[in-house]
Amino acid sequence: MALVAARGTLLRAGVRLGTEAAACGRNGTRRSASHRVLVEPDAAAGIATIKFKNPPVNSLTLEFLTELIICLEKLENDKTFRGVILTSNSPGIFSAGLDLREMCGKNPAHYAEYWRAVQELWLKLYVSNMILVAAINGASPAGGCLMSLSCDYRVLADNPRYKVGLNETLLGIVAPFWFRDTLVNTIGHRASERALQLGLLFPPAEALQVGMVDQVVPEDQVHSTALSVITQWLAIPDHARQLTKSMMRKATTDNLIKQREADIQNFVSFISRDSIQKSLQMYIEKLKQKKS
Ligand SMILES: CCCCC/C=C\C/C=C\CCC/C=C/C(=O)SCCNC(=O)CCNC(=O)[C@H](O)C(C)(C)COP(=O)(O)OP(=O)(O)OC[C@H]1O[C@@H](n2cnc3c(N)ncnc32)[C@H](O)[C@@H]1OP(=O)(O)O
Repeated sequence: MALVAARGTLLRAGVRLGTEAAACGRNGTRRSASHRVLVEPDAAAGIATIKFKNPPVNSLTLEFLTELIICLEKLENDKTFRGVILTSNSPGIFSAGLDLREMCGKNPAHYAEYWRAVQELWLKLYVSNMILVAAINGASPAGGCLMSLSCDYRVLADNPRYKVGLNETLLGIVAPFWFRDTLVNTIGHRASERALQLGLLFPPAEALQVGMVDQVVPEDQVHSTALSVITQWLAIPDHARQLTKSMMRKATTDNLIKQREADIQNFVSFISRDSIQKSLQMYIEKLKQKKS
């Protein structure tokens, strides 16, 4: 159902599914997935690397989200792949999170479609049967951080500019309950309460200390470290690891699934408020001014 909706979005966006379908296949050679998602499959190892390529900052536009969702679904259904590394094709920025322009100046139907896609990506990531490792090679605020928190393991490049965290309150918006739950499941209740209220963005050493990431390594070792972590995890029998993951995470995803439509309505009415639209516009303006 969700995949059908996602395909509809892609077709409206003019993305050729023929190319998409070929992209996440099992060949061992380097191939490019789509416009915005590159997949480097290593069939022999059972691992694929997904590289975000949505310039300038890998923000989660509806099209990018849709391509990611379809790509993950294809890998999930292809039993060749048991592990996936998520990383950015543009070192310096892992992902700037949700695309601010998708949440600003649009109509309620658009907000609803957008939020459903955000939910879908999280659901796909959080209870994936595959081992997911985030190789965080750049800044990763808000939705970018959520993607990495949804993985099984996070490796962050040791660069003080690469901050991670759920900074929604700094934008005058509120992380929804399932962002909160993902964070609480990772770093605990007290640390989450502080991080969420203050919209904290953690530089690498602090991120490691609070548990937002599992390892901090020199920038040129992020991918190789992710690879060696995934190799260790691959040694565990899949059925036992998958059932354990499901036991740990399913209650969290079920909580969203049972109130998915209400969550969409909440988002639409929240984001449509004049005060919230103003806050977002001011934030976009601030990002622009930072340059000049
Ligand atoms: C009880 C009631 C509860 C109700 C709750 C109900 C529902 C919940 C409601 C809402 C929840 C929403 C959850 C939102 C999650 C998010 O992810 S919001 C996005 C947060 N992201 C950020 O804050 C990141 C902002 N960007 C940056 O900090 C920086 O851009 C950077 C990523 C660190 C990169 O810096 P730099 O390399 O210097 O690049 P620039 O800043 O110059 O940016 C280049 C251009 O990219 C544009 N841009 C940056 N981020 C975004 C973005 N997220 N979306 C869209 N566009 C972005 C930036 O404006 C520049 O554009 P121009 O070149 O000026 O055109």
